[in-house]
Amino acid sequence: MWYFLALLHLTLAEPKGSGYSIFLEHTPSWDRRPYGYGPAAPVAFDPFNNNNFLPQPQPQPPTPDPATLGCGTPPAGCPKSRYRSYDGSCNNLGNPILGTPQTRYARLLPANYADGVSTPTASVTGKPLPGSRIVSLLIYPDVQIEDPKFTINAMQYGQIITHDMSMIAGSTQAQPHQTKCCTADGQLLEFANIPEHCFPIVLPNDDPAHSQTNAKCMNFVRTITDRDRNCVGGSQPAEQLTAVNHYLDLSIVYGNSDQINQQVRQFQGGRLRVEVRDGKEWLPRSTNASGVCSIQSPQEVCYLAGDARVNQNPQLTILQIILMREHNRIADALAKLNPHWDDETIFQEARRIAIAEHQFISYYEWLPIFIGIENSLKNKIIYLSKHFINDYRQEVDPTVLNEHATAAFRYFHSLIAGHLDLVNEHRSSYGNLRLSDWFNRPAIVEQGDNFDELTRGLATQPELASDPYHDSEITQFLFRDGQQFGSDLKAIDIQRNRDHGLASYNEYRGFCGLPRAHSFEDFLDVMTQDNVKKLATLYESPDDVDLTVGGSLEAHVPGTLSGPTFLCILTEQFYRTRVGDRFWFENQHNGFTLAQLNAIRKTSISRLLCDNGHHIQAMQPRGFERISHDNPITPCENLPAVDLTLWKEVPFGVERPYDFGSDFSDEFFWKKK
Ligand code: HEM
Repeated sequence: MWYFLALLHLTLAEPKGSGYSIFLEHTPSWDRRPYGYGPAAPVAFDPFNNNNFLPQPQPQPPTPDPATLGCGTPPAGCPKSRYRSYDGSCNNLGNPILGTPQTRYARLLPANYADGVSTPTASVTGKPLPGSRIVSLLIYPDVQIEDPKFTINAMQYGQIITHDMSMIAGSTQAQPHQTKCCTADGQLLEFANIPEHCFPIVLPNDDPAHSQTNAKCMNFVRTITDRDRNCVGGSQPAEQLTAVNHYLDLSIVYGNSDQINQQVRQFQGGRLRVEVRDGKEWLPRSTNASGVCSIQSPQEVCYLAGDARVNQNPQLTILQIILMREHNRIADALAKLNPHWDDETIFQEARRIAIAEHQFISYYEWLPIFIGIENSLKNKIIYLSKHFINDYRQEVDPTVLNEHATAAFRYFHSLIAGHLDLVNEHRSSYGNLRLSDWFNRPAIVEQGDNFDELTRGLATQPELASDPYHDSEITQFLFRDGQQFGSDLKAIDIQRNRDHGLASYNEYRGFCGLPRAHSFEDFLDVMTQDNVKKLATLYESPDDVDLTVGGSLEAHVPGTLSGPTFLCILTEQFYRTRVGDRFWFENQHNGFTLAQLNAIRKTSISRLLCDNGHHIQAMQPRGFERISHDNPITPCENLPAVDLTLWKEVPFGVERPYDFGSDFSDEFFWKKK
């Protein structure tokens, strides 16, 4: 608890002066191959060769070792199945617990805790780092610069990808935390009364928002680690746990466990559960509405989905509903095509198609915008191919990187727009919703024609540019729940970076191929003079700069939305997420025929919105991009669609897309004795 004591006494380290003058033009040597999985790639194997799969290494029953496995629960056995488990277990047959909920994040560089074990990072001088809120106020002001090319749909799908892959353990990331680290009127608690895991954000006296209410303290609760769960002991540095499975598998729709899956399923016709109101299908209601939503009356709707964060903001809820409806749309079509299929078969086949569509949209439509087409191709994250791509490698660890989830991917919080446009079919906007009025209040999406209008808004309204500027809806009013002010997402991101003890920005520069800085001036190779000046004012040493802060100030690598250091981390993550997934949709052994796979490759975010809105008539072909003469509004029926008739089961001997031989058998890859 030393860090809290220190906080009480000297949290807001005084900004110090700086002196530098040169801006160096330098092209960083960022474009190294991904790290951390053996010999440097490009790998010497042919992803189009199906023999990559065979023979499969003989899986052995795992020998659970808490010290290396983290805290998840190893499965009792791995049944031979062509379908994924909900919790991600048995995806990796060499280590079946890999990628399951309640396991650790991975790390590219060792942790940098102040005490070497678990206390939040401090300055190399031993003093506290500058207060997170002070850094947020100075570096991330609200300057509204719209992205010239991309829509808030791109931002919003990014949050879908995030929620699919990770969630820090011990928090819902939506509702205010149950643990209170401040008094009700925003003051710091007496040391003796501070609950365990508290690491409150101390507010400066001249805080432009919170000084108005005399608040001095913002709630912040530390992430649960393997040490908290007693999975490790001694002086092993703490590693944070994630509450969801690590794979990109639509667990936000289907749940991360058998138990949640049962709650979201209809168990009829292969469908997910819905509630019908006004002739439309909505997600089912949560049975704990007052616990998970900020509802103002017991009648106000609050949804249940595979992910606990479903109600967090209206546009996120819209995409969750769209994805649920897409599953049901596919299930209905499969049921019609194959009337002899039972509920389970329809459900799992529809799920497999929906996941494939999601992986395709994420990797082939979304990722090239964020990490660049060339970069994605060069690093074998996407392929220009009409074939199967058999690049699964059991030795690649799909675990989500702490650096990715806690710093690099959060950079895109800067894209969030504080007001959501309501857009009609002619693409004129006649109003908008203020984000902070609707955090955790999803009922707004059912009002009037809001569902379609918000959906069109997703694909029409520009996102904010990826830059250091952040909308005050998330830096002054986050989760304000009817109060005058709320929390600050950027201050939280910085505090979380320290809570997780991430190594410094300078360390990752070295790791990712930029020269290590010896002075603040050395950051000028990728930052503006103004930003370097701010850093030098805030931090004692260039070795103190938090990864989440330094990375967010870098000039972008051309063709991408991030600077070189974050790009290196994001590239590494998305390589692992793909190549470490045995059920990746392009793998031949995933069970699609080539015709089916190429049908999946016709899907698009725009078609998804068209097919699952209420009366949406038209969308531009590239729905993450703004409407333009090059990307014109097009009738929905003219947008390519997945031909589901290819899933009609045909008699053996003609073509054999389905071989249920092992699916429902008692065969196991291995089973606990
Ligand atoms: C309106 C939109 C969004 C809101 C309100 C929001 C809010 C939040 C909040 C409250 C957290 C938890 C912070 C903490 O306690 O540490 C979080 C975490 C995170 N956010 Fe966002 N976010 C939004 C959009 C996005 C987008 C667009 C991305 C990326 C493309 C993103 C990436 C992340 C990541 C990677 C995490 C950490 C996930 C983990 O727990 O492992 N978020 N966000």
